[in-house]
Amino acid sequence: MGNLKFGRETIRLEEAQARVLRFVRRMEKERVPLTEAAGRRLAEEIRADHPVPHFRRSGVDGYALHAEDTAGASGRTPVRFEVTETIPCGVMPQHSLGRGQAARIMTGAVVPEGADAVVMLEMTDRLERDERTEESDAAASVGVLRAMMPGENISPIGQEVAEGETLLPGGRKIGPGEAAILATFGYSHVPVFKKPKVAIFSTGFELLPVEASLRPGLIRNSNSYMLACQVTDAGGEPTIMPALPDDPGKVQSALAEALEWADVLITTGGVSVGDKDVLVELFAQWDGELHFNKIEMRPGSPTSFGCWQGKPLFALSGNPGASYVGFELLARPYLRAALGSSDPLPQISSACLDADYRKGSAYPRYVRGTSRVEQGMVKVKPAGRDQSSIMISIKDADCLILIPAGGQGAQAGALVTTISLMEK
Ligand SMILES: Nc1nc2c(c(=O)[nH]1)N[C@H]1C(S)=C(S)[C@@H](COP(=O)(O)OP(=O)(O)OC[C@H]3O[C@@H](n4cnc5c(N)ncnc54)[C@H](O)[C@@H]3O)O[C@H]1N2
Ligand code: MOO
Repeated sequence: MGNLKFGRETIRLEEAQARVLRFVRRMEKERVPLTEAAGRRLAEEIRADHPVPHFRRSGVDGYALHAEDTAGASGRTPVRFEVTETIPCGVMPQHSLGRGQAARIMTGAVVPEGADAVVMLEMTDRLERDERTEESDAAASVGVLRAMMPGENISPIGQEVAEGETLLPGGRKIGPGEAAILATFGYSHVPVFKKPKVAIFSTGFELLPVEASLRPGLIRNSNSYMLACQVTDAGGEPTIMPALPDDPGKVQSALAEALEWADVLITTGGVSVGDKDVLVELFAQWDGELHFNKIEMRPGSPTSFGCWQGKPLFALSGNPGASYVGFELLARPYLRAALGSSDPLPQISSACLDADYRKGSAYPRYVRGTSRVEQGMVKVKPAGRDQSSIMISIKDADCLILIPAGGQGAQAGALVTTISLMEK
């Protein structure tokens, strides 16, 4: 890979993403209680082993009856039915209906044999009469005030889901709709991919622990906490590791130790051309494979990626903006793919740029953006100051705005490509 510090091979972001995805190791499966499955990704396809509903289900509170028997019914000429029974939810009907008979039925209850429609309570004279007890209903009659069509207010077997249908693909993230499906089909425990364990290392003599008081020239380590949030959001299990020392030998042994339990290593800082850029020094002496160390992008051009003992190492830039963007564009797709996603790259769309972006660049820029919808059009503008070293605007970003390479930047009103930062 040539001189590791200078003269690096610069590749396009798309090529870098393709190289990362080539080395994805799919996580193993585990079963977790459904109550703990939110946000996890399914390790198996889910198929319907029964239809939904699995019985003919009433859609309203009313009377089940034979539609043909209601011919000519109206407010002025009600048709009277003998009431056979009351069918609550969860209870099988006792009788099948004969002609001229109706059964009082609740929403969600089993429609009895012989019935092919349910008339709403409001379309009967039942409401107009004195309240009766359920027991007396059995001996009662009801007047129907409207003619019914066969099938009205009945959900047939399999209306919602046919038996054998594929409901959810493997890799699908479990949200409320997926949890409802899993519960419907009896998954008290759900097959999911194990969370990738991600060890997060910072580098740099200037870094203080969060709890330390500020001292001249020193700053608190914010990248590790930012990245831990990103890892959690992407479905991983982050561990913030002690800061790496300046000595490449010690860095190598700290990372090697983490490889024993971690699935993914992430470091921040130390990838540029400074005298103390320890990751660069590590790459010169380790027995892993470096797959790239320079990308045509800003921020994060020195972002590096390699594999060591088959496990990935993302060496992100130390600048907070570069670290954030590097994770989103490279490490998050890796984690998604390891968790079974068939579509791990971020979602691309387009929007109207709402403010001039006057800074040209030799490389495409991925600018932290804030979007809003105005008169049906998505508009985006930079979330704030956008230098790589700026941390404060990361909180306002909901997308990255792609400003193509060139001397001009982009003008307000231009159609720009945006990259979603939402976990899908
Ligand atoms: N002569 C050159 N200098 C630089 C170049 C270059 O090409 N030639 N590239 C610049 C670019 S672009 C970037 S990005 C940075 C990348 O530097 P490193 O990845 O080696 O990161 P550091 O030098 O260690 O730190 C950069 C910056 O970020 C702060 N930092 C680091 N870690 C943390 C952390 N955990 N939490 C908060 N802030 C952190 C650090 O204090 C520095 O200010 O290099 C440019 N220079
Ligand atoms: O490429 Mo540096 O990462 O601009 O910020």
